Amino acid sequence: MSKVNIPRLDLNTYVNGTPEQRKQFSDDIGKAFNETGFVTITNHGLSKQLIDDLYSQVKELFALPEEVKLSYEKVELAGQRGYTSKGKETAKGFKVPDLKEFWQIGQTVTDGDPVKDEYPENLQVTQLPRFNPTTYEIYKKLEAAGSQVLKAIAVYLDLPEDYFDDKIHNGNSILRCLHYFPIEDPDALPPDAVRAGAHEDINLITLLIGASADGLEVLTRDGDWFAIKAEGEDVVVNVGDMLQRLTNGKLKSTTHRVVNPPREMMKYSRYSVPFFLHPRSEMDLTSLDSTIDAEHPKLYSDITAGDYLDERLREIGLKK
Ligand SMILES: O=C(O)CCC(=O)C(=O)O
Ligand SMILES: [Fe+2]
Repeated sequence: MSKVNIPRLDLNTYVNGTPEQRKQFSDDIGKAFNETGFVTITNHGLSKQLIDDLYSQVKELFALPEEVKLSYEKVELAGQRGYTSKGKETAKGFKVPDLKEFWQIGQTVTDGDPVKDEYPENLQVTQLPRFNPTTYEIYKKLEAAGSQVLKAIAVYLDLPEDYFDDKIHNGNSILRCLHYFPIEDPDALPPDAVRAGAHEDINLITLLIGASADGLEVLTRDGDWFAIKAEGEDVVVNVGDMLQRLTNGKLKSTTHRVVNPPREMMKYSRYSVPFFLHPRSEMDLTSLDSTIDAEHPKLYSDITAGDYLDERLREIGLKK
């Protein structure tokens, strides 16, 4: 098995640490993002109670009758808010859709920022009065943790620590509640149907709350699949394509997937909740000059975050 560097880092050593501890955190996360593109973090500000409440709400949501869930699926929202039913999202380059259904929650703008007009309203789950307040709290806490991670990354890149702050303020981030549904008859599945086909995330960074079951794997540089195990309440953080573009490939948006469990486990659900941290749509993703030189020629065309997101949503079948 190839060696992969997925360190477990304590976010509090960055947020409240000594200058040496903060430097160490920046170095560690930068190095891991440069190699494997994944870390796990502790002390991220989400309590076990809040995470338990989240999962109980998410389970209740997907247990609602099919017709109730479908009433929250709005084609014009391209899956960006509310419900996306089974068979809708297909990983780029795959023919068979992923074995999942999901619910997405977007930004809530409360400070009069005109960017509010760019974002569709979140849908309220009227059947579950705790769903919206709980997921809102999770959204805000993951956004805050993500902004600290990006400060540490800015330092690693020799940028001002607050480089990302205005770019992610009221950003177009998405909290995705995922249900990999039970499969009663695995024989009836198309041979290449998987829970989540190999893909890279679109956004700057992703923060994933420990899933209810195994299955997440990353593709190592040697071409092997390596299982990611998050302990307890650990949050998995990985680089997305936007941060990879900005850094001309210095930080790696690593391919990952969610594999099907062994046959006898196919009848059980798996739940997970990734937070895709996006900037505002006007952010310029042009690679930083400091990341381009004779040894590292420019890899990507210049594009804004908004145009890039649009392009990617079309590729995965969510936007027509
Ligand atoms: O369910 C997981 O563990 C990962 C999901 C994922 O990679 C995604 O939705 O982009
Ligand atoms: Fe992903």
